[in-house]
Amino acid sequence: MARAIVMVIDSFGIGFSPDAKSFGDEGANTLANLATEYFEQTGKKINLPNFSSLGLIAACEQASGREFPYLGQAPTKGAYGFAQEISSGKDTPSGHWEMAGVPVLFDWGYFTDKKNAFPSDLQEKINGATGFDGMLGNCHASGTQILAELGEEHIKTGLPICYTSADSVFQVAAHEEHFGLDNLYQYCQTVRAELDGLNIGRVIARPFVGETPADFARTGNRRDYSVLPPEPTVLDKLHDAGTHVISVGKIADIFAHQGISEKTKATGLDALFDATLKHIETAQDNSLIFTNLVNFDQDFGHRRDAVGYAQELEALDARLPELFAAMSKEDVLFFTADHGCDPTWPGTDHTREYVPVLAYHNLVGSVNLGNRQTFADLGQTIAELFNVESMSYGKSFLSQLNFKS
Ligand SMILES: O=P(O)(O)O[C@H]1O[C@H](CO)[C@@H](O)[C@H]1O
Ligand SMILES: [Mn+2]
Ligand SMILES: [Mn+2]
Repeated sequence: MARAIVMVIDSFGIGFSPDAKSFGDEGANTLANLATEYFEQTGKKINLPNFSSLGLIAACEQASGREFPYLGQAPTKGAYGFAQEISSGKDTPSGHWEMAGVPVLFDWGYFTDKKNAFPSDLQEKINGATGFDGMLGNCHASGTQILAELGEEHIKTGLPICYTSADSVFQVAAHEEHFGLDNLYQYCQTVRAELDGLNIGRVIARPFVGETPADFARTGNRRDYSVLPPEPTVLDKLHDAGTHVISVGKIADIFAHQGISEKTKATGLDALFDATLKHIETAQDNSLIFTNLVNFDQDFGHRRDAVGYAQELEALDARLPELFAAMSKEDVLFFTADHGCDPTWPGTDHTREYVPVLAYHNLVGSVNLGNRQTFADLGQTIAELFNVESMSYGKSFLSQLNFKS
C-alpha cells in the first residue's frame, strides 16, 4: 500500500486567481512579488533550485500568465500545476478542507467592524461565561502589533486581548505566565461554545511571553479551535479504511481532530521539517503524513516581511534533498498551499490566489498538470491513491503521475 506525504506551505500563493478582484486582491502574487521585493532590497535573486526542478516556477508562471526570468530553472522531475479555490473564503480551514476534498461553499460568519468588532451581547455572554469583567482589543488587528499596543495593559488588568481579522476568526492573546496557558485554553474553549450559531470558523489561542513591548513574543503554544468540517474529508475516509493518518503541526487542529490517527506538534520550520522526516523514516506502509508549515504565514506573510519569507523559502528548498532521500520508491510527496498572503500587499490579511500543486515520485521526467479547477483535486488524487471511495469534489490527477511500474 502507498504512503503519501503532503506538505502545506501555509500562505504560499503563486498568483491572483480570477475571482481575486472581489477580495481586493487583484495583482497579489505571494511568490513573484516577494521575489521581486527580495531582489530590490538585497540585490539577490531568490535561490530555489529544488523547488524549481519540481516545477514550482513553471506553475507560478502559468498561474500568472507571464514569465519571471529571475525566479529559477525549468522543471526536471515531478508533476506541477496550479489550483484555484472554490471555497467562499481565503482562510486556513477552507483551504485545507478543500484540499482534503470538502470545499466550504457556505459563507462563514465574520466580524466585519474594524473597531468594536464583537457585538456587545456576545461580549456580555463571554464575560458571563468566563467570569471576566471585560476584554481588551475588540478590533481588527495584527497579532504582533496588538501585543505592542495592549500587552502591558493586559498584564496590569488581567483582561484577555481579543481581536479578529478578515478571516472568520476570534483570536485571544494572553500572557503564558501572568494569565496562564491553561486559563487561556479554557477561555478559548468557552468562547468557542458561545460562538455557536455565528458560524465562526476558528477561535485561536495566542499565548505570549515577555514583559515590555520590546520583548513580547508569541510562543509555539498556539492552539486552534475549529468547527467540524461540514462533511467527512478524505482524512476521515482514509482513517476509517485503516490508513494511519499522521498530523504534523496544526493539521489536527484545523481538521478539529477528525480523521487523525496520530499527531506531532513542533515549532518553527526546522522542527516541523524534522518531525516530518522522522515520520517518513518510521511510518508504516499505508500512511498519510500531513504537515502544515505555519511559519510562512504567521511569521512572514501576515508580518509583511518579504525578505524573511524569501529566506525561509530558501531554507526549506535547501532541505528538500533530505526528503527525497528519506522517501521509499513507493512514496508520493505533494507540496501545496491553503491560500496566499502576499507580503507586499496592503494590510496584513490573506490574499486570494492560486496555490501550487507539486507531486514528486519515482517519476520519469516532468509532467504539467496545468490549471486545476479546485484544491479538491489533491484530495481526490489521494482518495484514488489509497483506493478509498471517491470524494464529491475534485478530479484526480493520479493517472498523470506517470508511475514507473
Ligand atoms: O495577525 P495574526 O495574529 O498572526 O493573525 C493571523 O492569523 C490568523 C490565522 O491565519 C488570521 O486570522 C490572521 O489574522
Ligand atoms: Mn493558512
Ligand atoms: Mn494566516
